Amino acid sequence: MPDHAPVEHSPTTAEGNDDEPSSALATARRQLERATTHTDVDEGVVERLKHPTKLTRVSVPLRRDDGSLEVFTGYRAQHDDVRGPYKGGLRYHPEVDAEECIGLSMWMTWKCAVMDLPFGGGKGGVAVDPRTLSSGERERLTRRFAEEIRDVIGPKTDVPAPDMGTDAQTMAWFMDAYSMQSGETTPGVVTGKPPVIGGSHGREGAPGRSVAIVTREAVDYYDWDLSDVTVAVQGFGSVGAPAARLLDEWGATVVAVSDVDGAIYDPAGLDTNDVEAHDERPGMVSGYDAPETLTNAELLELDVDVLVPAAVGNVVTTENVHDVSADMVVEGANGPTTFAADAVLEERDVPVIPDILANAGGVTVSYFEWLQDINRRQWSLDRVHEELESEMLGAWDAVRREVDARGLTWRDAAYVVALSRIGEAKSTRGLWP
Ligand SMILES: NC(=O)C1=CN([C@@H]2O[C@H](COP(=O)(O)OP(=O)(O)OC[C@H]3O[C@@H](n4cnc5c(N)ncnc54)[C@H](OP(=O)(O)O)[C@@H]3O)[C@@H](O)[C@H]2O)C=CC1
Ligand SMILES: O=C(O)CCC(=O)C(=O)O
Repeated sequence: MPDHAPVEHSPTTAEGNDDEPSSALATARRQLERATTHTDVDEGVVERLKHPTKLTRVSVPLRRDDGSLEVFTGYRAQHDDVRGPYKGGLRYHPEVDAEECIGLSMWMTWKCAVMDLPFGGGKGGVAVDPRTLSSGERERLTRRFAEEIRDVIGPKTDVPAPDMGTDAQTMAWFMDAYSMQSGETTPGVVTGKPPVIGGSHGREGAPGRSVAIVTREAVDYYDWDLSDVTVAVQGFGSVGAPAARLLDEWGATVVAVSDVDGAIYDPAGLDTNDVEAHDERPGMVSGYDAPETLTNAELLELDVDVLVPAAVGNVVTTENVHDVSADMVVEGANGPTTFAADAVLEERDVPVIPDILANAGGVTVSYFEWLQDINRRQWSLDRVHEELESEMLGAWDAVRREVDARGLTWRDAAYVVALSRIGEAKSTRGLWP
């Protein structure tokens, strides 16, 4: 692996870019425009792919525990379904809005195509801080949201799943609310459910597992040795915790992890199994008794080999990219690197393994779950892990071939793989022009 040379704060083409896009939609559109210069996909198809097929916006009234009524706004963005039903998570977060859901749904379209899954892209959520809701309020909000969007979802049309702020229990309530109106149990309407009601073993840890698999492959690609590699992981939730623990298990040294309140740091390596994730015990990451504590901003600038931003979007920006000292970035979160920051990292030859490949294990095991629900037959955890490993290696190889053959960045290469599959599906179906 390269020596950690001091990071030079030299001007770059990206620096001074006043209109750095901050929304997921703006970033997704710029990434698409850039990647299409490397493909021969029809211009009209590209234009179409800049827009969602449909955006559903609903009001979600909630009776609070104290008897008051509050109305939240919920969304479901459906981007493209040429390859199969819309697929993607539901997010509960105060910053959820239409643009964010559309941008995230675009990334789902590419992610499913990179993985060669028979799905298109969707994403939705409710603009709410889930930490302010009691368990009963979460259940009532979820059931009402499911009813409000039931006309646009279904096992053959659009299949939601967990994302930030939602979990397997949320999916269980969602599935139950949908099934009650359908008059039959419909497990395939969502994925990421608890295994006892048709969920797949291994779905919860799957996005983190794929981050770890892809990190391992990237480390190998650059002829580094995983046992010499230091890693910092921002976010210790559904994606960050399993990624950190697997990399730790496979020999890497995980020196820092964080939650919303801050990071813990041990240059000798943390025992990641001893640190409890949010769903295990909230507050136990930043509250852990570690040699040093850092802010989340300081974690992003640590002199490590691999930085895994696995919390929220837009954390590596033109404001801090020059201080990012990692030799590689593996995107656990969706959209953690802004378009302009990406350009700076490219100029510095810091490989960025993109979200649409790295965290795709979640939707891949969601696909396994959807198959299990259709067949009413559950797979063992070993089978899920084996099949995920094989799907991730297949996608990694497809992207790597584009990197090797054409000298593209990992993100452009992943987009080229996705766009060529989507373009071919559109021309074969004859939907376009
Ligand atoms: N869940 C899934 O299946 C998938 C999720 N993703 C993406 O991964 C990312 C994380 O999602 P997920 O792991 O599900 O989310 P979770 O809610 O499970 O965990 C998020 C983690 O990030 C921390 N966090 C929240 N806000 C901030 C912040 N502003 N700065 C630093 N840390 C923060 C949380 O801290 P605290 O515990 O204190 O709240 C928590 O540790 C999102 O971008 C999501 O879209 C991608 C693929 C699949
Ligand atoms: O499992 C899924 O269907 C989608 C997960 C998701 O939202 C994501 O990969 O960003």
